Amino acid sequence: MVRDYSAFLPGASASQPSDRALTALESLGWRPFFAQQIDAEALTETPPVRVLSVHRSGLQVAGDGIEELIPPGPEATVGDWLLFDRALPRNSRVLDRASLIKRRAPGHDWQVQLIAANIDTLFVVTSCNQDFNPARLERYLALAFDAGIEPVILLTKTDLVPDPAPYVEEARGLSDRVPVVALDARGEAPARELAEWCRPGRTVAFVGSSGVGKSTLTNALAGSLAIATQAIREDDAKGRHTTTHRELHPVPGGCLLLDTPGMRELQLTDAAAGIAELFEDIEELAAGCRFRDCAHETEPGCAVRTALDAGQIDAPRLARWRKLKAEDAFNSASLSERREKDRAFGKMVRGVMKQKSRQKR
Ligand SMILES: Nc1nc2c(ncn2[C@@H]2O[C@H](COP(=O)(O)OP(=O)(O)OP(=O)(O)O)[C@@H](O)[C@H]2O)c(=O)[nH]1
Ligand SMILES: [Zn+2]
Repeated sequence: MVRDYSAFLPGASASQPSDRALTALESLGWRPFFAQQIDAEALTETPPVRVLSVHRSGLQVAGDGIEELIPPGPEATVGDWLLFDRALPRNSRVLDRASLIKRRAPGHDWQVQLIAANIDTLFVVTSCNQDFNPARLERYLALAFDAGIEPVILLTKTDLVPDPAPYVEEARGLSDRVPVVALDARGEAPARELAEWCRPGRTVAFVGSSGVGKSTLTNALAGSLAIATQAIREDDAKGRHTTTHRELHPVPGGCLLLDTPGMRELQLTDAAAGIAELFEDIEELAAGCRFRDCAHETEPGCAVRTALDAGQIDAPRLARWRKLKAEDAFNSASLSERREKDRAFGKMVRGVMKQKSRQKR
C-alpha cells in the first residue's frame, strides 16, 4: 500500500494538529521532531511504529495500520519510535528521543535501565496529607527536568482537607516553572483540569507514592477503559500464545497514557542537569563561591552561606539541594566505578587470554 507521508516531512506542519483531525501516526504521538530525523523514502520503506510495551518475547508496536510484535533486538523502551524494518524486524532503528526516563537498576547491580521514552508531561502526584513532602517532590521534578520532560505537580484528595491552599502554596514555592493543580482525583475534575496537557497525540504519565491516586487519575482520564485489566493476546516469536499488558494506552479522544511498573520507585541517576535546573538560583550562587569545591559550610568567600545569612534562600531548601546533590553524586560515582571495574576486568581477561595463547604456541 502506498501511503502519503508528506504531512510528516519537515516544514509540513504549518497547520497545528488541533486545526484538523489527527492522522493515525499523530494520534500515536508522531510529530516533526521525529519526522525530521528521516527522509521520505525511509518513511515508506521503514514505516514508523511506536513501542506500546516491552516483553521478554519482544516489543509490541503500533503504527499506521500496523500492529506487530518485534522480536528482541532493538534497544528500545516503551514510548520509543522505531523505523519498522519488515524484512529484518530486529534491525528496526530507534529514533532519537524527545525525552527519556532511565534509572539505576534495583539491587546491587548499577546498570542503567531505560524506563520510558518520549513522555511530554510527567504528572508528579501527591496528596494533601502526610504524603506531601517537598523533598520527594523535588526529587521527581529534578528527574523530570533531567529526562527532558515538563513536570506538573498534582495535589489530590483536596476533598479530605478543610483548605488545600497551604499545600498549593508550598508546592508553588518549589519552582516557578512548574504548574500546580489541586483536585479531587475521583469524578470529573481530572478530565477537565488536565485537558491542557492531555491533548490528543500527547504522552503523559503519573508518578508518585503508593496510594496518592495514580490509578484513580488513570481511570478518570480513560473513562470506561479498564486499563488495569486491558490485556492483549499475542503470539510470540515461537508461535506460542502469551497474554501481555499494554503500557502505553491511547485514551479515547485524548492523550496517550504511559503506565509502566518501572515508573514506581524511581531513583536519580546522573541527574545533575535536572537538579541544576530545579535549583538554578542556588547553583548560580555556588558558582560565585571562592573555592570551586566549596562545601558551603565554613569556607571563606562562600556565596551560598552569605545568601543564606541574608535570608535570600531558604535553609530547608538548601539542605534538600545538598542531599539531592549527594545522592546523585553517589549514584553517578557508582556507575563510573562500575565502568572502571569492567574495564579493569576486561584488561585482566585479555591478559590471561594472551598468556594462554602464548602458552599454546
Ligand atoms: N477522597 C479521595 N480519595 C481519593 C482521591 N484520590 C484517590 N483516592 C482514593 O485513595 C485510594 C488510593 O488511590 P489509588 O488511585 O489506588 O492510588 P495509587 O497512587 O494508584 O496507588 P498504587 O496503585 O498503590 O500506586 C483509593 O481508595 C482512592 O479511591 C481523592 O482525590 N479524594
Ligand atoms: Zn560555598
